[in-house]
Amino acid sequence: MAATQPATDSIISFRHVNKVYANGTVGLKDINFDIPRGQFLVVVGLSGAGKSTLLRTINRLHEISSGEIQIDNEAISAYKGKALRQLRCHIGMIFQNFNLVKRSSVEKNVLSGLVGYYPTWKCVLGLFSAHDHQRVVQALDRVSLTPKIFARADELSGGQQQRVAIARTLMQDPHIILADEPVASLDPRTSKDVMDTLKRLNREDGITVIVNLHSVAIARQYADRIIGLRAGELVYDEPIANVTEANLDQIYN
Ligand SMILES: Nc1ncnc2c1ncn2[C@@H]1O[C@H](COP(=O)(O)OP(=O)(O)OP(=O)(O)O)[C@@H](O)[C@H]1O
Repeated sequence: MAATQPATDSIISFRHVNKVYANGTVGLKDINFDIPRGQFLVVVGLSGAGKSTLLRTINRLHEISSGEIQIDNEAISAYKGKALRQLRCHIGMIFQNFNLVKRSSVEKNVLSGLVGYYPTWKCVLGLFSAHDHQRVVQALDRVSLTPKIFARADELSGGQQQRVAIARTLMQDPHIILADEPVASLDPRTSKDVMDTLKRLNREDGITVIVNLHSVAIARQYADRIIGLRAGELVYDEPIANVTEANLDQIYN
């Protein structure tokens, strides 16, 4: 494994991070690494290796047991109230099952990305400004779905629904996008649309993207860097230029 030097412009840093679930299962074991701003990082590993756990510690959906996670050089473990809300506002999250309100329109689903910015009652009553509606159009344009703005979410294909989920995160003005198996339930062609969209946002907007993937082939196609987990441990960390079939095997053996 290549030694990972502390990057000067790290957006995320893990320092001796451990996560033990309440039932004693070890989710993460002494994880140390830095993610430079603007990197497209792919996390691979067998089922149960700790990929979802790792991703969810970054926006504090899971609390760590010990160690420290820093975002923009600030430890996030003690964040509460407003600080935690602000942290989450700028971290978009994409899920395998899209997490859309299926019976709502694409527009309403995308507007819901503003939930962290507005009081809940305003969102429930749908009190969005003309500017917000304009931002929805722009976000849908970024994912090539503008013509679908008034469609019901469940009328769209899986790949299109995932792109709506990405547009929803764009409303958050994210610095980081976490994507947990974003293409696991999609066919190869629509997987490509979704991965291309994430890559474009990474390249054009400088958003740091961290994607959990089962498919090593897709990982190799899109990643700037691949890290591998096995039983909660970081067992592989290479820039894409160093990744070979043979050395990737070490994650799975
Ligand atoms: N809430 C929980 N309580 C107890 N153990 C958990 C919990 N969530 C996950 N685990 C366990 O932690 C370990 C890591 O799980 P995690 O979901 O992070 O793995 P993963 O690599 O994302 O797997 P998959 O690819 O199947 O999603 C597994 O042993 C899992 O069973």
